[in-house]
Amino acid sequence: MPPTKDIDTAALKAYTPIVISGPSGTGKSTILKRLFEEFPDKFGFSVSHTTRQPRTGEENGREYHFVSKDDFLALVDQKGFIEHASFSGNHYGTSIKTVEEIAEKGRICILDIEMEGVKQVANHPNFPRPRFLFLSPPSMEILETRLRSRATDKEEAILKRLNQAKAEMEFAKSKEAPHDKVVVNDDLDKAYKEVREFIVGADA
Ligand SMILES: Nc1ncnc2c1ncn2[C@@H]1O[C@H](COP(=O)(O)OP(=O)(O)OP(=O)(O)O)[C@@H](O)[C@H]1O
Repeated sequence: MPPTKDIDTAALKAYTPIVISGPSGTGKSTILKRLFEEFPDKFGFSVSHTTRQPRTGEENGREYHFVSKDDFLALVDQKGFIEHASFSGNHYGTSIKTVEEIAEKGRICILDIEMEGVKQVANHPNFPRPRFLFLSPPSMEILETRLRSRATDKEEAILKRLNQAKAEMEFAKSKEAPHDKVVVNDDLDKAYKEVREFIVGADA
């Protein structure tokens, strides 16, 4: 097995990555879109690796790095991922190289990942600790309303997301949670202001 290259800790400490998590439908994409529009040169969004097939309109390197199962597993062996998991028969992961390259360009890498990935990043043996932000819905009822009004999912998928949301919320309240900041997305402008302040500071 080829040796894993040293992690560029200097760049990652100068441009500390931000891990944003929270139940599906909480508003992560909405808030990040606004942040990237306000600061077009400051951030890089971490593009994950996946073994799933590209969907129509998806481009390799933009939505995902599309790789074969063998290549994915080889990268796992080389300890090339900060976090990885399987969902419905496909592998997904964030490679160390992807995150490093963003920091080396002088940008703050934003990782939008789910609970199991957050745990892996927080417990990674040699990856420098990122900053962790949890975006919470005001309540489970409001989350359900948002998921339904987004109208992108079928009933079964909505119920699955709500179940997963419960687990995410319980984890966020537990002692094990690594979050440095919890923002409740009740009023979008208020939540954006808090997220912005956590990420770029009050003076930006
Ligand atoms: N503060 C808010 N008040 C009302 N609606 C909101 C608020 N924030 C986001 N929404 C709406 O909630 C829905 C879900 O938001 P979004 O798609 O950004 O969630 P997400 O956390 O990125 O979900 P996923 O993880 O599934 O991508 C969207 O329709 C969005 O417009």
